[in-house]
Amino acid sequence: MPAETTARVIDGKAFAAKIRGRVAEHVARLKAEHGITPGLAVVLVGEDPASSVYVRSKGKQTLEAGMNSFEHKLPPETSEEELLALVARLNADPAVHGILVQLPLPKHLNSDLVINSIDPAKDVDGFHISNVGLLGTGQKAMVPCTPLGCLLLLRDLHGSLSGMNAVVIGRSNIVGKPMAQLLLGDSATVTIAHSRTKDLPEVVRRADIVVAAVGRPEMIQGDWIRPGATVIDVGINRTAGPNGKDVLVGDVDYASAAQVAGAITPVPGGVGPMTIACLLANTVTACCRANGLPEPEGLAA
Ligand SMILES: NC(=O)C1=CN([C@@H]2O[C@H](COP(=O)(O)OP(=O)(O)OC[C@H]3O[C@@H](n4cnc5c(N)ncnc54)[C@H](OP(=O)(O)O)[C@@H]3O)[C@@H](O)[C@H]2O)C=CC1
Ligand SMILES: Nc1nc(=O)c2c([nH]1)NC[C@@H]1CN(c3ccc(C(=O)N[C@@H](CCC(=O)O)C(=O)O)cc3)C=[N+]21
Ligand SMILES: [Mg+2]
Repeated sequence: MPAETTARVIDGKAFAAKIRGRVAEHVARLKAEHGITPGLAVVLVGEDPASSVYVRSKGKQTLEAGMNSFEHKLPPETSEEELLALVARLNADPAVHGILVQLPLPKHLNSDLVINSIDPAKDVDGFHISNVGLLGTGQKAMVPCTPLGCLLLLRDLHGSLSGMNAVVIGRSNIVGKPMAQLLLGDSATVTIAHSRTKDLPEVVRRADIVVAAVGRPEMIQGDWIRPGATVIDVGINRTAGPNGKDVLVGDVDYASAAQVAGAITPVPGGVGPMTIACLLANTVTACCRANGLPEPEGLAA
């Protein structure tokens, strides 16, 4: 039986829908006043079924926001040369304001090389070394969508994060490290934990804010959580459910954590939808910057 929930459940799905609504309004204005339609190109190499699901859902939500969606599905044996040539074409295409190359790429492709070949101004994932450097030095950057989504949820809940103790579990380039930078930018006191961290439960117990991005199903336990803390669960883990069907679970043991936390994001319906909403927001932001027009407010770091 599920335990009684005492934490406030953070509705990422509803918040993401609100952001997409604001994105759609901004897009409508760009079209009406300037004749510009923001465009997002998504590149998928190979046939990973989970990636295909995300790419489909990104395309659908891009169109629903009134933007153009360009999907490029390449076979798994695509060469680096071919992929770099496609990115170069998208860089040069004035109808494309945002470019996302779905990760992970097949092993024979160097993802650093490919990501760094994207025009930083069109790098809506914020993974280009130039955007990483801009974020790290507090300059205007394209900010990675998942950490940006987490930050917007935290700001909505807490207003100011100043002086709060934040523990980020995970140090990947796509989630953990940029998340830590954003929290630091909002004046939280930030700890980054990883697989070599000693006594992780004790480190997590100090946190007013826990961001879990480990990729290990239900690893973070309720008795690691400081009573009243805010728990942001980035994890998306597909595990076999009781009837053979896949179920999604996060990196946090939701049942136990929800009894202790003050607020917690569910999986699904938490961070995931925010990621896509921020991708759309970043695309509009990139389009506005490219055309010297005012950006949507409150949707960037
Ligand atoms: N909701 C969304 O939109 C998104 C969700 N995700 C999900 O978020 C999760 C993390 O993704 P990502 O950052 O790409 O994953 P990575 O595998 O790239 O990074 C995982 C991090 O967790 C750390 N880690 C692994 N095991 C432990 C452990 N036992 N104790 C402490 N730390 C540990 C690793 O440490 P070390 O560096 O020492 O190896 C590493 O830094 C995944 O579940 C992924 O599916 C990812 C992107 C978007
Ligand atoms: N270049 C690149 N950029 C990414 O942003 C990127 C990527 N590669 N590779 C894969 C990860 C993963 N990711 C997710 C996006 C949306 C949901 C999402 O919408 N999740 C729904 C559920 C979806 C489902 O049911 O499968 C939810 O949590 O409610 C999840 C995960 C983006 N990623
Ligand atoms: Mg358990």
